[in-house]
Amino acid sequence: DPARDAFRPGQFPDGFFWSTATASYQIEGGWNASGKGESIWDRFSHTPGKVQRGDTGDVACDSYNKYQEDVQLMKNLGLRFYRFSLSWTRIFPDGTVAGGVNQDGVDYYNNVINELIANGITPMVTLYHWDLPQALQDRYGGWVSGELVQHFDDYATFAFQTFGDRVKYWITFNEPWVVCTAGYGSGGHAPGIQDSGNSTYLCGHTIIKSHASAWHSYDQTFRSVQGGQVSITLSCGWTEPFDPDLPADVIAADRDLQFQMGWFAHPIYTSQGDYPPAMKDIILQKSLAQGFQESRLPQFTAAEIASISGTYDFFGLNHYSSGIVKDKVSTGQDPNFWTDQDLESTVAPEWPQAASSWLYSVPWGIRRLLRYIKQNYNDPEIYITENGWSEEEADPPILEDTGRLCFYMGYINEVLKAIDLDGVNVRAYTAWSLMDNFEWAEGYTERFGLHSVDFTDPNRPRTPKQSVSFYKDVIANNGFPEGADVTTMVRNMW
Ligand SMILES: O=S(=O)(O)CCCN1CCN(CCO[C@@H]2O[C@H](CO)[C@@H](O)[C@H](O)[C@H]2O)CC1
Repeated sequence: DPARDAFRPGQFPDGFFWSTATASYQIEGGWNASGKGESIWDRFSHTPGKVQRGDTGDVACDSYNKYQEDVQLMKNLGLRFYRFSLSWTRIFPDGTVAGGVNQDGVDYYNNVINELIANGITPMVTLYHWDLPQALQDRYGGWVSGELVQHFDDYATFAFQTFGDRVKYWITFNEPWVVCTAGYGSGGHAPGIQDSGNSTYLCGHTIIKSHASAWHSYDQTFRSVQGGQVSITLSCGWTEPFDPDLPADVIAADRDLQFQMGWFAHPIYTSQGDYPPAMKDIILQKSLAQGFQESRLPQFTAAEIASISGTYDFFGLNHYSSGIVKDKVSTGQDPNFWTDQDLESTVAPEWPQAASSWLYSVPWGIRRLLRYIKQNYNDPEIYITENGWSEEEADPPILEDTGRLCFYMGYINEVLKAIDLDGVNVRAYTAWSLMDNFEWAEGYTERFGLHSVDFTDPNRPRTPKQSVSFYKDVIANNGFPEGADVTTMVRNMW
């Protein structure tokens, strides 16, 4: 639909936040520096065969030592907002308050926050971006245990207390979907548990309760004094039905969104609360058919449902790609998160694919997803907390990253349409990522950065790619004003 995809000149609302994002394990290094405890990603990346080429985050971008340089990169971009995460074990080495706090870790994050603020950049802090203390995995089995709720709340409360005078935007968890399905399902992410369909759901159950507990702690103890906001960041790809005239496919497409996003959004962002009905129904049906006495999806009590509903101040969204879904009944006898969904996913042949196998450029998907969130989750303020593109590692590195430039041009323009044409309340856009970093099980073989990082050089030099000047223009113009040369650029490219 050419009209749908047409480039639309225009500016974003005043005060719109332009941002970039990173995460502790992916950029910091200093994996065992000055008292930091071991995380499950330290353990996982040190385990042979888990990460491509045996890459680790031991040094990564060395932001533990080079955070001032990072801030200068943001300043050169004209950024006023930056999202990063705290390493739980750099603050509490064994994950518990009783185990003692590591003052060096507290000092490091105070330095980062102060450096940002001194340069006019507002920090957004993620408490959990996948690097669980290994001690909590060893002692309790990690997120499958409800014991972690209190430990997470203690950690969050300490962070609010220590940094909350300067940090006003908090994310409790980054992408619980990935934590549960990859960490405790496929085993493709730390801690590498392969128990799809059981531990996957137990993990989500604990994370939702932990999020709510931390939100209530902030709401009761800190909000009146600090005046900040606390929420969660959910990942979701947009989904189209394979045959839009086939009800079963249309229902399957929504079921896909429930298993991706509704799993966490329905309990937190709807007044009804609890897991989405479509998820509860099908997992119960599958569980009984497999001989279980009850559903493999844990149940919240009525009190928990009420306590979890409404635990948000905004909607944090990570969006990258889209998919096409067909209804497909699975009769698998083994508990499995994927066969629980009775669907199969595919993509359109014309969609450009990034270096990351799961990532395709489908700009109009973000507009439809934003509209869906507005309609289904109480029209929240939406902070896009990640959106980005990857190219493969190369020698010499790819600096003319036209793929990224096209991706950002298309997606940012669709966000503008969602705001201007669909009335979606989007407050921020965040490019993932400020610089190339440790891309989890793919190590450094996939590059998401606006800046290239040379991981063979001990100084980890950062070099701007072509898309830096593009993103800098978008920020300076607060969008795409009519006649800006970026419009010409796009017309030529598109
Ligand atoms: O097949 S397994 O189950 O064994 C592992 C599947 C893992 N994928 C990894 C990429 N992730 C995209 C969102 O991941 C996000 O986007 C960025 C780019 O990936 C990451 O760098 C960020 O840290 C993360 O927030 C979706 C899940």
